[in-house]
Amino acid sequence: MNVLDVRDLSKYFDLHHTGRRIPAFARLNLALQAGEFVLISGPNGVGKSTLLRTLYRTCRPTGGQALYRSALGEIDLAAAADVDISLLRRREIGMVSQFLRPRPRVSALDLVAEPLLDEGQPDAHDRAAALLSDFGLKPDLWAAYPSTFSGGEQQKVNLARALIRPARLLLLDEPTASLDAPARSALRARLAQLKAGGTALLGVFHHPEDMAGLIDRDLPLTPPPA
Ligand SMILES: Nc1ncnc2c1ncn2[C@@H]1O[C@H](COP(=O)(O)OP(=O)(O)OP(=O)(O)O)[C@@H](O)[C@H]1O
Repeated sequence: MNVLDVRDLSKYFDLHHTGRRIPAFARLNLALQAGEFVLISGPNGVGKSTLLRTLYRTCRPTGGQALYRSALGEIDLAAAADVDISLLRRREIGMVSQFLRPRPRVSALDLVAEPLLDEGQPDAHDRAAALLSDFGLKPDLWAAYPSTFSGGEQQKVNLARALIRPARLLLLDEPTASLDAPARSALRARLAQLKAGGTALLGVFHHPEDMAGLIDRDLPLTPPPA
């Protein structure tokens, strides 16, 4: 059964100050099954990030449907109420971007453990420590505040936080940017584990060869008509 059925999904940005319409993608179709890993590819500016943001609903689509089969039933991500989207983000749909949003006076370990603490899981900190160790963040930094970390260190915290809980649908926007080789292979191992557990994955990768053997299909985007 498909986790996601995208039908004729389009996104145009209306620039009100110039009266221009910028196309991101148009009439896109995609079916994604549980445990499937689809790579979104294409040149710069073709709408890859916008597609992920539209599915995560940081962006509203201009038209079409994105039918997501949640544990609670089918919901159109293109039209769902914000409150339902928030619930899905907490429980089922994950998004990994290139940037961490550090919070003042929250340590790296607490930031990573938080999604499990919210669920009342008693081993949250142990699991957070294990994941930070897998991604190669030095233990000296676990109690420190990530706002002072390097780009690669912040990204390790970002990945650990986003991947600590299994999602049914995981959206990945260039998650390997700024990661060293050991962290890239730790990411690959974690994604393999999630895929084997049935997570559907859709992502954009700077170096898709890092994910060789895991990616099932390629979805090449082409520029839509202006
Ligand atoms: N908030 C916005 N307002 C107006 N135009 C936008 C906005 N966000 C993206 N765009 C435009 O939409 C198009 C697609 O952008 P997007 O970032 O999705 O491309 P991409 O394929 O991810 O590019 P890259 O490979 O460079 O990361 C671009 O022409 C971009 O300028």
